[in-house]
Amino acid sequence: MVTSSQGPAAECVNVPLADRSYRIEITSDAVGGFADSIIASLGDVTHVLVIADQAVEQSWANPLAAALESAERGTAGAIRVSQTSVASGETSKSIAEFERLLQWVSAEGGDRRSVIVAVGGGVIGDLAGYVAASYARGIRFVQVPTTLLAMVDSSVGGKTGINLPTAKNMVGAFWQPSLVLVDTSVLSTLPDRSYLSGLAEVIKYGVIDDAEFFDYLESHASDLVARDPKALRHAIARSCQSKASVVGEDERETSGRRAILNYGHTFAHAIESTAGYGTFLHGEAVAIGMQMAAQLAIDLGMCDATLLDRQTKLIVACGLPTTWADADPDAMLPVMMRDKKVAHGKLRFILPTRLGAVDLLGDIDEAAVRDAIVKLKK
Ligand SMILES: NC(=O)c1ccc[n+]([C@@H]2O[C@H](COP(=O)([O-])OP(=O)(O)OC[C@H]3O[C@@H](n4cnc5c(N)ncnc54)[C@H](O)[C@@H]3O)[C@@H](O)[C@H]2O)c1
Ligand SMILES: O=C(O)C(=O)C[C@@H](O)[C@H](O)[C@H](O)COP(=O)(O)O
Ligand SMILES: [Zn+2]
Repeated sequence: MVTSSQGPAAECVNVPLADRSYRIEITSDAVGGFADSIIASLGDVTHVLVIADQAVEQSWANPLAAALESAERGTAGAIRVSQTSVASGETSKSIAEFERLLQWVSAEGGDRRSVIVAVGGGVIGDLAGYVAASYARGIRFVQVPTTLLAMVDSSVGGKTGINLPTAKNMVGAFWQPSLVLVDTSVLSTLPDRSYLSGLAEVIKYGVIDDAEFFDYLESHASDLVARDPKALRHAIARSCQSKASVVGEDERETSGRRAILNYGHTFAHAIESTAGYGTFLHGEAVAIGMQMAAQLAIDLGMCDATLLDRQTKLIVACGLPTTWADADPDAMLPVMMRDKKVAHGKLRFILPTRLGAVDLLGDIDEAAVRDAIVKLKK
């Protein structure tokens, strides 16, 4: 069961995974206090390895590293802090960068008690998380998400990994963080395009799981675009609750329940890969991918056209793309065949039946998939 609580300092969402359960702490002015949260949760820590996106190194990673280094812990002693930065952007989710980081952890004397702290967006969380999953067969890590997308999605749930040139997230591991520390004030430095991209995954939760939340998003889209703190905290907490609940039911996507989080992603990953990593931000590709998936659902008679209409209006209101003029089914389909949901050589899709509910569908006619792509090629 997902529990949520609100204290003076932080709203907490629990990710319920038996002995791998952890807390998501959501605050608005606590980066300075993150060192205390890390020490309180991982009391025996003596060595922290901070892996930061270069764009947030000075603003957010350095102060956190300094606070950890200077923490007064009495007999527990000082914490040794190692720190490195990673070039911004999707192309850093590569085998080369993964290897560099492993060598760096080793050179810094990392051992099984060392803790990796990932400071950045989804790229850093996925990459650093996979380093944590792999080094010494797995060491602890903490997620400090600095993009909206990472706060509502990628920092939670333990999917870590890197890309192959032809397939997104094709190499990786399920490895849960020990703690997720969200401070919405770090979004003050996030450029608009990256910020809006995170709203795509927020909309996703409304479509797949929470029709009431979808209604809320429709009536608060302009507040969210304007980064209104109240709307933002609500959207982050609600998204984290949805994700925590789904992950708690199906941690490793074995029962099919977790696959709902992949709504729009079979198309989105093919868009990202065929356009060239970094051309579209992940959330932008997800926005277009959700449009293609909703179109496919309508064409298959699974849902009403009003769903696509409402989804389109909300995506537009959030400043995100709904179509892709260069969409090419001939290029996208071979990439889609490498989607991790493919079973026995057949594509499977998460398709909406109504707002707030989706089904996992296999054995879909390829012509219908091509049609849906072409209909969104505008
Ligand atoms: N593991 C999961 O469950 C999961 C879920 C969703 C997405 N993802 C992955 O997440 C990645 C996308 O994450 P993203 O959208 O956070 O992109 P990102 O990590 O590339 O960050 C977007 C941009 O914002 C910059 N940035 C980050 N924080 C900043 C800040 N506070 N101030 C200024 N600049 C900042 C980065 O340098 C980058 O240029 C994709 O690789 C996607 O596949 C993973
Ligand atoms: O957490 C999940 O499960 C998701 O599917 C969340 C997605 O938003 C995310 O983009 C994820 O990385 C996609 O995973 P993949 O298994 O399709 O590579
Ligand atoms: Zn995603």
